[in-house]
Amino acid sequence: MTYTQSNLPELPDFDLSIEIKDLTFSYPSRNSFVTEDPVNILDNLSISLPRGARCLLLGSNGSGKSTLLRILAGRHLTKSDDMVRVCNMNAFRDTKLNFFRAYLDCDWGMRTVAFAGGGVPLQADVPVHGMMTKLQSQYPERRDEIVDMLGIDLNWRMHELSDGQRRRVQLLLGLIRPFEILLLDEITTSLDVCVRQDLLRWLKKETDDRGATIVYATHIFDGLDDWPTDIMYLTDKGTCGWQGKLDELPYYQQLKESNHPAKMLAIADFWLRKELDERRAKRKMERAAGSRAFELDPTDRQGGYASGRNFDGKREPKEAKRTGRLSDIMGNAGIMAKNSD
Ligand SMILES: Nc1ncnc2c1ncn2[C@@H]1O[C@H](COP(=O)(O)OP(=O)(O)OP(=O)(O)O)[C@@H](O)[C@H]1O
Repeated sequence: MTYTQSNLPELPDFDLSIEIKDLTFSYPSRNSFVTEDPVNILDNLSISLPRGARCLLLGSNGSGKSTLLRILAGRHLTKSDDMVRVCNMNAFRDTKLNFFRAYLDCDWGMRTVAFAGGGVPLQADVPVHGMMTKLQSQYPERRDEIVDMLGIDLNWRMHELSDGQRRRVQLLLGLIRPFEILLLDEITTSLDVCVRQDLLRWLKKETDDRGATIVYATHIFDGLDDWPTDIMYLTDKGTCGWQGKLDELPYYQQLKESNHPAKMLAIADFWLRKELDERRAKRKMERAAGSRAFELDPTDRQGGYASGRNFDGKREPKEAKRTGRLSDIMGNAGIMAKNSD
């Protein structure tokens, strides 16, 4: 069946735009081969977000924000089915959700090109008005509104654009269809200040006027103090550090009372610095306890300078196991095989 604007699939009733129950997620490639135990990126995560919320997703590098957004966008299958629901539909299996869900990340228009590398911008000589033409013709007024808001020239040709202009085109194409839920993964990085502010204002209007829901993962908090209604904080262990209405966060109230000039930055700094200090203290303790990972000794050929020439072979096989980098392990592969249990 071909869907047009007038016969879009029906949206089920829902109060919660996002509902996640006890979600634990790990990447298959991070399991058994590289490490013995699966590395859980998200750990027992339960969160919910009401319809019409503007939610900032905070967390340190590698805490799993993009992973969570990709799961919500239906890009990753989770082990236990139906624990991730978006607009009361299964985030992975319900394909009609794609008519109501928009997901924008920094990978758009990037390709891996042999001999050139990954993340190479698409170099097609195509004008903006010639891209996704059906969608553009379905929502002409909305298209013109976004073109105006983002300062786009429809005659721009993709192979001639700067990073910021390319990002604007991505936003145009991603926002044309009126969404119920919008998932943004750090997409404002290359936008100039005016365009970024206009975009944030326009997104606020989308939630206020149409009741759409937005989740926005970012590390840039300029101009965001009065933007979110909700906050979601992912810890570096993949658990939920805090989630709820921004007004219910006691630290936010304190900052508001003291008229702090950068409240969101202060909140993020408070949470993430605590994690950073804990990680540093843990590393220090490990070093003090003499963890082998920090003290490879090149003289006994454990450091990978030669393939085990001074290896006496008398030590216990367990001791013979390498703890260094992959190159250390590979360099001594023969000796290891001989002495392995
Ligand atoms: N395709 C993948 N395969 C294996 N591991 C992955 C994959 N993608 C991400 N990871 C790992 O998952 C963890 C979380 O990554 P993710 O990109 O979700 O973090 P993030 O919070 O978005 O980080 P950042 O703030 O740096 O963008 C990281 O340790 C990363 O190495």
